[in-house]
Amino acid sequence: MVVKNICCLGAGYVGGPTCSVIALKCPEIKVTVVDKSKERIAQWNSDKLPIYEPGLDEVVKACRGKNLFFSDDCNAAILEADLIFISVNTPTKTFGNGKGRAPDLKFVEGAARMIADIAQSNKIVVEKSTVPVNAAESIMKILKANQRPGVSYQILSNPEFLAEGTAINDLLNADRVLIGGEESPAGEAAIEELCQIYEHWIPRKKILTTNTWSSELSKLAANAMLAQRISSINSLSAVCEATGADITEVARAVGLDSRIGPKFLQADLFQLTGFGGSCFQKDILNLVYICECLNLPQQAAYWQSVIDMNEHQKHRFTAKVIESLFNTVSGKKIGILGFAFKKNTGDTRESAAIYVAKTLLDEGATISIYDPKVEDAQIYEDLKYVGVSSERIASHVSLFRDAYTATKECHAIVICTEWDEFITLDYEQIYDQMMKPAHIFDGRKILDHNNLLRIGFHVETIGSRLAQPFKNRRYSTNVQTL
Ligand SMILES: NC(=O)C1=CN([C@@H]2O[C@H](COP(=O)(O)OP(=O)(O)OC[C@H]3O[C@@H](n4cnc5c(N)ncnc54)[C@H](O)[C@@H]3O)[C@@H](O)[C@H]2O)C=CC1
Ligand SMILES: O=C(O)[C@H]1O[C@H](OP(=O)(O)OP(=O)(O)OC[C@H]2O[C@@H](n3ccc(=O)[nH]c3=O)[C@H](O)[C@@H]2O)[C@H](O)[C@@H](O)[C@@H]1O
Repeated sequence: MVVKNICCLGAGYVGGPTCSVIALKCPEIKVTVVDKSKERIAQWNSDKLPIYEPGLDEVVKACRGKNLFFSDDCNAAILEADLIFISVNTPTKTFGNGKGRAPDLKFVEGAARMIADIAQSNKIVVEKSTVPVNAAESIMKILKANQRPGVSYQILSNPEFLAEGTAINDLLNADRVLIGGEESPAGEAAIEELCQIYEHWIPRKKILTTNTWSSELSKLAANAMLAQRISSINSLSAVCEATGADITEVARAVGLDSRIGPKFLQADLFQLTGFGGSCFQKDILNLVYICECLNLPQQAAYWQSVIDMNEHQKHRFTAKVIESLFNTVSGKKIGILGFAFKKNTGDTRESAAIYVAKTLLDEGATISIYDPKVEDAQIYEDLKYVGVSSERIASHVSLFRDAYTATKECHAIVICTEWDEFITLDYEQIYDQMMKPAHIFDGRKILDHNNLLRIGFHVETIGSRLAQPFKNRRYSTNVQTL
C-alpha cells in the first residue's frame, strides 16, 4: 500500500501543526484533520487559527484547500484514509481509580471505537497521543473485537516530541522521529509506510524504529527526564539563596560540561515559578502510576519527587512575593505580566501564572493581568477552574491589552512568562506610575536587574541574592530602605 490519504483525529496543538507540516512536505498526499469540536474546526478554517504558533499560519495558508483539509466529518475522513493518526487529548483522570495520576484514555478509546465502526478497508492506525505503555495493545483489542470482514489493522506508536512555541521548527527539524510497531512482516511493512512519509523531509538516520512498547515508554521517559532537569536546577536555586551562590552562574558552569549540556538549564529559560504546560506533569504522573501498578514503589517515588519539587518551587516563589511585600498583599495591586505557560504560545494549561494569581487573590490582592496571546475568556476560565469565585474575579481581577496600563498604580509586578516584549519595556516609565516602593519579581530571570535597581525597583528573583536599589538614583528620596 502507498499512503495517499491521511486522516488525523484531533485538531489540537499536536494534530493541527503536525498534519499541516506533513501536508506541506508531502504535496501528493491528501491530509484531513478532523475534530469532534465543530467550533475548533471552524477556527482552523478561518483567518484566526485556534492556536498561536510561530510559522503555523504560513504553513496552513500554503496548503489549506489544496491537500490540507479541516473537517468535522470524521466518518468521511476515516473511510477514505489509508493511515489514521490518533492525536486526541489524554488528560490526567479526575475521578475513580487512578484519580490524579492515571491518564484518562476515554478519548483514545473513543477514537479507536470510531475507527472500528466506520472503517471498510485496511488501515494503519498511528498512536500520536502520549499514552501509557501497552495502550497500542488495548487499541488493537478494540479494533479486532469490532473488525468488519476483510478489514485489517496495523497499530504504530509514533509519539510527538514538539514543544509549543517552537512546534513548526521542531517538526521541520526534528532531532528524531520515533516509530514503534509490531515485530512481524505486516508490522514492519506498516513502519516502512510511515517512514516513507517522514522521509520527505527527515533524513533516514534520524528515524528510529523500535518495538511498540519501547516507543510508548520512550515518550514518557523523555518528558520525565526533561522535567527532572528543571526540578534539579530549581532545587539548587534554594541552595544558592542559602549560600550566596548564583543559580545563573551555576547553571552555566554545569551546562558547559558536554556530558550535561546547556539545554533546559539555560538561565534565560528558567521558570522559577515552576514548570507548566499540558504534558510534563501529566506524563510524569502517568509514569508514576505505571510504576505503582507494576509494584515498583521506589521507582514511583523517584519520579513523584520531580513533581513534588515543582510544586514546592511554585509555593516558594509565591511565598517570596508575599514575604517581600511586608508579609501582606491584602489590598495591594499586583501586575502579572504573562499568563501563558511559556512564550510564543497562548496555551495556559498548568501555567504557573494560574497558581500565582490564585494565591495572591486568596491573600486579598487585586491583580491586573496582561499576556500578548492569551484570550480574556481563557484567563477567566482558568481562574474559575482553580476555585476563584465569579464575584472575586469581578471585583479583584482586571485584564489589560498592554503592560503599561496593566502595571499602573501597582505595588508590584510579577513576571510569569518570558515574552520577549517584556525585556524591552520602558521600565523607567513603568516605575514612575507605580506605587512606591515598587517591587518586581522576575520569575523568568529575563530582565536586566542592574538597570531595574538603578531605576529604583526592589528586584526579587530566585536563586541569587540581589542588592536593593542603588542609593544615587533620582527617586532615592521616595524609596524606603527595607
Ligand atoms: N501539546 C503538546 O505540545 C504535545 C502534546 N502531546 C500529546 O498529544 C496529545 C494531544 O495533545 P494536544 O494536541 O495538546 O491536545 P488538544 O486538547 O489540544 O487536542 C485534542 C483534540 O482532540 C479532539 N478529540 C477528542 N476525541 C476525539 C475524537 N474521538 N475524534 C475527533 N477529535 C477528538 C478534542 O476535541 C481536541 O480538540 C496528548 O496525548 C498530548 O499528551 C505530545 C507532544 C506535544
Ligand atoms: O509532550 C509534550 O507535550 C511536550 O512537552 C514539552 O514541551 P512543552 O511543554 O510544549 O514546552 P517546554 O519547552 O518543554 O516547556 C515546559 C515547561 O518547562 C519550562 N522550562 C523549560 C525549559 C527550561 O530550561 N526551564 C523551564 O522551566 C517552560 O517554561 C514550561 O513551563 C517537551 O519539551 C516536548 O518535547 C514534548 O513533546
